[in-house]
Amino acid sequence: MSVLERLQGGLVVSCQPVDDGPMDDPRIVAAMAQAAVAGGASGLRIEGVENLRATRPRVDVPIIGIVKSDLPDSPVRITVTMDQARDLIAAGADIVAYDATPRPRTDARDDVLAAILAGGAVAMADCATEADARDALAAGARITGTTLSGYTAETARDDDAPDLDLIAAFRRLGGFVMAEGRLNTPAMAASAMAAGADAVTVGSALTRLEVMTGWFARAVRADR
Ligand SMILES: CC(=O)N[C@H](C=O)[C@@H](O)[C@H](O)[C@H](O)COP(=O)(O)O
Repeated sequence: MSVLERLQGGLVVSCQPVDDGPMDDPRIVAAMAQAAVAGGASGLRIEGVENLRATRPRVDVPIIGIVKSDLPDSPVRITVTMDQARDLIAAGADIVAYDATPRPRTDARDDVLAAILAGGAVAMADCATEADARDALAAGARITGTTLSGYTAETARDDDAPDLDLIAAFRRLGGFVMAEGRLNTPAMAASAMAAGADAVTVGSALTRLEVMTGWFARAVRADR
């Protein structure tokens, strides 16, 4: 079965602990990944080459690899260089996700995509808009993700609702549609599938303990 067939209709768990928090350790990321697979995850999204190296030998499911950078003059963070893409593939990523918005960064967006394809991995375009997805599919990406909707100047929003309309728009474009971003409950994940997603990625609600705890702590305090 191909990587996309293995992800079709399934859940991808993004194992990204809070940066520099107590869970931010490759052994813990690998353990989270194993636990996610034990719970039924069809795939994983892993940030960072060290985390990927720790996780890859422990699981058999497809892994989407990313590297997040903090560039001095750009808000673009997700797999911004060709070298990062090559390192992720060398560490065992089946799929590499990259920032597919047109925002300026060090290496050109399509050069990063070309490095992913040259390395034999599937390219996942982390998009903010329908135009991003259309460009990415034309350039050779096979997965379009709604990952960056709500996180660019053009798409910034006040609420924390998922972008179901963008999922539906991606469905109409074709390609493999990954719903990702603020899908914080099982009901929302199901809504994403109903809107046309091929698979759903969930991160914060499953693997950022500080974030989840904050939701509950605020709810409890608000009730008093
Ligand atoms: C915008 C951005 O940088 N998104 C990142 C991409 O890898 C992660 O911080 C998210 O956790 C991931 O997309 C999953 O989304 P959510 O945590 O909402 O389930």
